[in-house]
Amino acid sequence: MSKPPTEIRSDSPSRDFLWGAATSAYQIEGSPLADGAGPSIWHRFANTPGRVLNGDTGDIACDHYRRWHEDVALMAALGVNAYRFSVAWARILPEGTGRVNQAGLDFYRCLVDALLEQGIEPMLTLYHWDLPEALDTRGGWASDASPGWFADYAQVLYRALGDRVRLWITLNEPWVITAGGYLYGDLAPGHRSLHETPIVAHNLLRAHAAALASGRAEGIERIGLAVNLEPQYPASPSAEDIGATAHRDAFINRWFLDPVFLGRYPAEMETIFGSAWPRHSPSELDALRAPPDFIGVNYYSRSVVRADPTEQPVGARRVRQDARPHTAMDWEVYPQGLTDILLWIQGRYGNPPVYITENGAAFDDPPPVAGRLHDRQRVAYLRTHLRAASRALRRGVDLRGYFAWSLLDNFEWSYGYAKRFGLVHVDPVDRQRLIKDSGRFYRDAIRRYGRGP
Ligand SMILES: OC[C@H]1NNC[C@@H](O)[C@@H]1O
Repeated sequence: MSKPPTEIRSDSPSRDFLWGAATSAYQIEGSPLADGAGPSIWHRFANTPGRVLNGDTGDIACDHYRRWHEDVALMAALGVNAYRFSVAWARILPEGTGRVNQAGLDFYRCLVDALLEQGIEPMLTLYHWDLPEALDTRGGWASDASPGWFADYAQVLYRALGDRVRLWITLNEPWVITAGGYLYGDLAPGHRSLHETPIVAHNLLRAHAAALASGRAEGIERIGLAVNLEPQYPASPSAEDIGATAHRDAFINRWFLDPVFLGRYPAEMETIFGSAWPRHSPSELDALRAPPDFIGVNYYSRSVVRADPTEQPVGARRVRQDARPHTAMDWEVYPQGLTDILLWIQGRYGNPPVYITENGAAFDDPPPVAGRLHDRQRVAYLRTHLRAASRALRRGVDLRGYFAWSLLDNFEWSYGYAKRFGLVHVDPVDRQRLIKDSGRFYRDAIRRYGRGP
């Protein structure tokens, strides 16, 4: 494999700020078992009747595994200077540990080299929800051995791609992995256990720390953690609503960031989980302190919170803001929440480097007409959220980049293909790509504000 070029295309935007698009393996690749890959928990979950809307699966998805050249060309046409993607663990280690599948490594190395050829900075997410099935049968993230499995997998990738990839992310959204997969059960592996949930969260934090240490040993310098953050606002100034808001803030926003930055869990967690909350020794808590080199912020919306004892385990619920616009996911469009959460990070964790690693919206797009797709709502969403990011930048937040979610319309987990987030439309039948108006808007924004929104 030829050494990738180091020079960056002269007309690419400033390297001071990354303008990217984001995807994940299971959501776009298809060909889940090609070239020696093993099955993941999402291959099993999506092929289990009743788990995904309309019986959709990632068996084909956007067919990116075969069309990746075309998608790199799309990124170049959009003018992005960065691309965030995830690696399917089971392509690299079909049994989750042990034997390495060289064809899997080759796929990602070719993708990375093609990105670099176009002056596009790769940002590699090691884990975006698709645990090898073989490890789930050994206990999955509930197993005490899971951090070691993850660190070994990470080391294989650090050694294979560490000379080409400069930006790494250990986990995507550990809260969603935990709550979706083990508490509410709407995501793979589909468990619903109050007792298993905090154990899984603790193992994910241990896994992040182990992968960070493994990366340091391999000389990897920029390793982040991507978290879904959702600012919480009390529905009223009552003590009940303010208390409920603090609990939901701990549950969603502080559960994972406090341990890695502060070496402790939020105090509210013991109240939320009660007897299901494990006892952690001081040394166990200190071992979680593994501050990432940057935080990846995945922002979509906020919550307005009211106390509700019937909503367990948090005792709080989101109050829909009917007077405001909502996306097709029924998430309120609230750009100020992005500014607020970025300033919150700045104040609570000492202004660490931040990338907005996901921001975008699903809308019921109109069909393409004469080669154009006028997704006006998504254009408006991007415009207002870029302005919100700019407000945070101007107040000193160390914001290093923005990645739109998502490059392509893709498999939206339990919603299947019913929810579309892409800057680029993917035809549900032949998977032809068509850049939407939002993709054109994003391209123009990059050209105009190359050094940052
Ligand atoms: O729901 C939109 C996105 N949210 N963050 C994780 C991604 O995999 C989702 O598609």
